[in-house]
Amino acid sequence: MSWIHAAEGSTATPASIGSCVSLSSRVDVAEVLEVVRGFNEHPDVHGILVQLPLPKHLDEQAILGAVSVEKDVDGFHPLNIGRLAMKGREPLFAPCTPLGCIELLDRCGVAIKGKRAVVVGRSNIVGMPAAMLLNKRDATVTICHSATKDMEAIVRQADIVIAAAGQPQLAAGYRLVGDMHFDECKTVAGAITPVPGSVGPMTIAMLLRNTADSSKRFLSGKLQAVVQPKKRGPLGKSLPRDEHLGPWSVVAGGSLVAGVVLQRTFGGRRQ
Ligand SMILES: Nc1nc(=O)c2c([nH]1)NC[C@@H]1CN(c3ccc(C(=O)N[C@@H](CCC(=O)O)C(=O)O)cc3)C=[N+]21
Repeated sequence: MSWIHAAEGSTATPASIGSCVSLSSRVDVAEVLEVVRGFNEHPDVHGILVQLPLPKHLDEQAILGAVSVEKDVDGFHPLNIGRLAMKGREPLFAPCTPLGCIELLDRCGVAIKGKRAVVVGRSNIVGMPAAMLLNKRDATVTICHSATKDMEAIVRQADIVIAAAGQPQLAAGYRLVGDMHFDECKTVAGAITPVPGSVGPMTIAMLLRNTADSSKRFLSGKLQAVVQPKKRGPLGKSLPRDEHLGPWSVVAGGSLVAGVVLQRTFGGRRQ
């Protein structure tokens, strides 16, 4: 069972909260964009997640950028990431795994403000947004990666470490980092999360929270529908089409609480 099926199963009424669309790994980008567009425009859909990684031939940037900002429950749309990075701006959604890490810190009573936080890894889905979230919470953040020199010394100074290297060996040999060295880490850490049973399930919980928040926003009417003009105005005519923000409009309203998951399967058929 993949994690996304766990996410589906963790809802009280799975049928009403989410549906999973599996596409063949051989689909072309146009077909994926068409499916995304359908969900963008569907008034009963309030959350869309494109499961990563995508097959290599698909343009991840184009596909993630095509998800409606207002339904981007993964927080991967460049506008949401951009707002996460900027002072005085708030994204509509932040990525779920970093949110789960912050939630764990909060619920365990670990203060973040003013603390030295080290994030190991700078992936778009965990490391980078985790660093941005910690920064928003007023931690002093250092990002370590494959070219970092003397990572051990940096990690030793940290009050909070988020290990998201992707490659376990990057953290090998260091104390405090990496779920791989749980037994070693727990002797020096004040608190540490185990695998399985912590960040993973919290990722799913945050996905559901983002989706619920999105629904509330849609159903309360707080969201301003971003309507794309059907005809291109004077400015539109002078710009290439790609310069328009968000290729598809969002239709606000609807009554169902719904999230949608796009998933790739190898050799699978569109359902
Ligand atoms: N657009 C997108 N967003 C994601 O958030 C995303 C994704 N794509 N692609 C795949 C990764 C992976 N991921 C997991 C989430 C929860 C568990 C989880 O709950 N794991 C359990 C069980 C682990 C086990 O099976 O032993 C645990 O950690 O306790 C795992 C993996 C989300 N991802």
